[in-house]
Amino acid sequence: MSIQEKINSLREELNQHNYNYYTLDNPTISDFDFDQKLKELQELETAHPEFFDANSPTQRVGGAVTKNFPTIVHEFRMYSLDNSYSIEDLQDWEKRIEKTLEEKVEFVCELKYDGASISILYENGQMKQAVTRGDGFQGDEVTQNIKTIRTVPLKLKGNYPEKFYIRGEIILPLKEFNRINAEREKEGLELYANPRNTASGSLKQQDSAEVAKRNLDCYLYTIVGNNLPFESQWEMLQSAQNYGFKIPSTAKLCSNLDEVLAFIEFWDKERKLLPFEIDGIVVKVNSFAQQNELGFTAKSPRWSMAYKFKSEKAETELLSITYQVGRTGAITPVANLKPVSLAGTVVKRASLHNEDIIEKLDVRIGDMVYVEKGGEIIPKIVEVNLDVRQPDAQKIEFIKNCPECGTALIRNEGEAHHFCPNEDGCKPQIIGRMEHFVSRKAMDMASIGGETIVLLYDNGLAKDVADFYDLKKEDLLPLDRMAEKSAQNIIDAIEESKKIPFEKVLYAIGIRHVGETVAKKLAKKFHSIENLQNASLEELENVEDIGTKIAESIQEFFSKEKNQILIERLKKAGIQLEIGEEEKPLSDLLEGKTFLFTGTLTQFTREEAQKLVEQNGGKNISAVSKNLNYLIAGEKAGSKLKKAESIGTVEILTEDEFLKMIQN
Ligand SMILES: NC(=O)c1ccc[n+]([C@@H]2O[C@H](COP(=O)([O-])OP(=O)(O)OC[C@H]3O[C@@H](n4cnc5c(N)ncnc54)[C@H](O)[C@@H]3O)[C@@H](O)[C@H]2O)c1
Ligand SMILES: [Zn+2]
Repeated sequence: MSIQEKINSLREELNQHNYNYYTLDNPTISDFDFDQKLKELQELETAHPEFFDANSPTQRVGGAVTKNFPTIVHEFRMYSLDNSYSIEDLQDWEKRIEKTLEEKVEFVCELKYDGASISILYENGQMKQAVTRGDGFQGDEVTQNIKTIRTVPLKLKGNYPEKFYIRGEIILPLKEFNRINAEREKEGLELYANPRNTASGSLKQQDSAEVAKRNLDCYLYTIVGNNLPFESQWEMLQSAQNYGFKIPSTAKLCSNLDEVLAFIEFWDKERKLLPFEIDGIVVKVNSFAQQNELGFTAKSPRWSMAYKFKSEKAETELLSITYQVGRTGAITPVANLKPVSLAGTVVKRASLHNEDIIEKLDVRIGDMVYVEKGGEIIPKIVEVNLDVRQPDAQKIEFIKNCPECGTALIRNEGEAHHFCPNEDGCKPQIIGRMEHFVSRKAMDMASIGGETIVLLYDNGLAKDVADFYDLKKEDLLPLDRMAEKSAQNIIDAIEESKKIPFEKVLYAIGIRHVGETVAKKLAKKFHSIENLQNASLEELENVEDIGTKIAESIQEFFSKEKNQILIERLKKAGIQLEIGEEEKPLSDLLEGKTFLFTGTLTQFTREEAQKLVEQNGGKNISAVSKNLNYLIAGEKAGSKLKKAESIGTVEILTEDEFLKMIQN
């Protein structure tokens, strides 16, 4: 894999995890693993600035807005936090700060409450509006839901500022979490994974009466606004308390890093006694003057660092292994464990990922194993306790045939997973493809859930994605538990999906290795499914970020007759199989050229300018380097202009000169 492919594949993977975590509230890997991957990506991007992308998960807060609530743009952006799992990282961070500031620094340490971020607007002492963090720039307005939380004051006391936003974390106390799960167990419902995801999911409920039953709580930690009367984090916390906010008394003002470390050590033990979960400690530079000097990166403040606790481990017995078949036919072994309590939840299963991992762990049926959990629904086995291994413990023989359809499994060279090759006859694969097709980032048919798909399949109504478009309401009504209204919703969703733009359709049809980003790039380059179908391997590989593996996979997809038939049927159904008129490019005058805008622009906004570059075939990059062809310098251009001049190969243009390039 080339560096570029590696970067892209990490971006793609992390985007998917962000979606699972923030939108579905259903993470599939641990926070620790997520953070490791993010770090790996960050290092690759730093070493290869030419592959910079403003949409990379290293540059953006991972959340998203939903369609269920009004979208509100944050007046002040909501950032994420940099995190570290080691004291050394924290020490390095402190050194960097002291070097920049060249003066003594005080810190405020707070618990890192593990829940969902919220921003609450107060005007003239009245609670006005509550908005989730969303993607950091805009979030969901959930005011009614937040009003159900008793510790969020509706009216303030004391001498509060006229207008400000207070930010904090919505959490679900452990007691409530366990109570809710006990009730769900009684009703035979699936249990919630952890308090964080449950808190976040609760906020997204439409019915605030339901939210009220959850007994959420809220801990607040910062105030933002214009002309605020505090000079430090510590002073702000004290004032917020005086206005009537619930500010935990656990925060501590530390005069040096040693005191910070002592605080961390104390809470690493003590946290197990807290009535709610925390996942670390947040360390903040106390002085606002110093905070201002340090500023922000693309994603987080430089003046704060989250120290995250390593996840907890528990020991239990491995009872058996089951094998699951995914949408692509990939087989995942899952360990069934003797139930054990871990970090507030009961663990019964753990993912074993693939055969190599099983071999590496040398795990056997009947072994005592250590499981670890860090925010994921399926914890993982990290080690076997060899001291207590029974002499008769059986080695695990990876299955040779698909557990669902019996077909012999294959394993391609260089790949970790076994696959069931029976694409068209293996039920979980067929269902999985349909589930992918209707998912939010694909054709977005929210009214068709997994259960409906199984129902349609079992009744012979849909066995591939094109079959959706032949469905009639009369077909649906006789189905089990299908009310008139649900049937209509399904038909409406199918009809609506015909408006979904080409790039999403391309993602939805599920070509192997074609994720969201790749689909976008393909749509932009080839404009229609026909062009894509006819593209040569070379043309495909010429597209930015597309390597041989992806190119071959695309060709393989279109070479299959059944896929050609599928595409024809989708075309007949009226699906968007080409880009819209307004997206079509204006020219290729800037093909192969890179651009960067700096200073104050007067003829257009930065976004308009960047759009013009793209519409004419050029590319925007964000940093001045040897890879930059043109720097368009507006008024008061500063350091970027200087750097471009010093490189010598960058052509420097005025706005007018740039416009001339594309006027023809
Ligand atoms: N497992 C996965 O698939 C997956 C996917 C995406 C993200 N994640 C996890 O989420 C984290 C990144 O998410 P994030 O951007 O929400 O960052 P974060 O949760 O690491 O930190 C930022 C957030 O911490 C919260 N916070 C709690 N107490 C605070 C305090 N006292 N002061 C300030 N903020 C406080 C705020 O809501 C803030 O937005 C990663 O560390 C990662 O482990 C996991
Ligand atoms: Zn199979």
